[in-house]
Amino acid sequence: MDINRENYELGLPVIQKAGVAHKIEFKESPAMPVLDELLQDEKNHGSYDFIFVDADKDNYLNYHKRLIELVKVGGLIGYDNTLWNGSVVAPADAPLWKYVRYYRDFVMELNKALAVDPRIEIGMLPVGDGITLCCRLK
Ligand SMILES: C[S@@+](CC[C@H](N)C(=O)[O-])C[C@H]1O[C@@H](n2cnc3c(N)ncnc32)[C@H](O)[C@@H]1O
Repeated sequence: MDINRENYELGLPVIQKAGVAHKIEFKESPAMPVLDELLQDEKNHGSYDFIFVDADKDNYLNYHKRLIELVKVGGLIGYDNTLWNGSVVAPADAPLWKYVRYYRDFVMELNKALAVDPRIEIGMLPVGDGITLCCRLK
């Protein structure tokens, strides 16, 4: 799901070449209403093996509240950009691009919430901009 088709259409030729286009149901929409709709159907609960989030950082915690219900026990949720340009460990007064500074607090809040969430075990991959993998325990 994405609010615009641009990235999906960029990847589509590769998806088609790999012969897996039939496995993809793209939804052009803000993520939140789609997640809420999925949650309304009990059969979607605990049904996803892997969920990857790379979208609006100020909503990651809102997504987490919903995704934890949708991923299966033993399944994974991946959150991208959890190092957020390294800003999560930068001093409070470090010079940062405006958008990095704006989202930093949201990413730090997410990181803290994931670290103490008893429903998941987490691992941080320090590749790219940081990916936190959360394995649902219960
Ligand atoms: C950094 S891009 C990543 C795209 C894709 N994961 C990729 O690697 O090609 C972030 C994406 O989040 C999408 N996005 C931003 N806010 C969103 C929202 N509220 N709901 C769904 N998608 C959103 C943007 O349109 C953009 O395509």
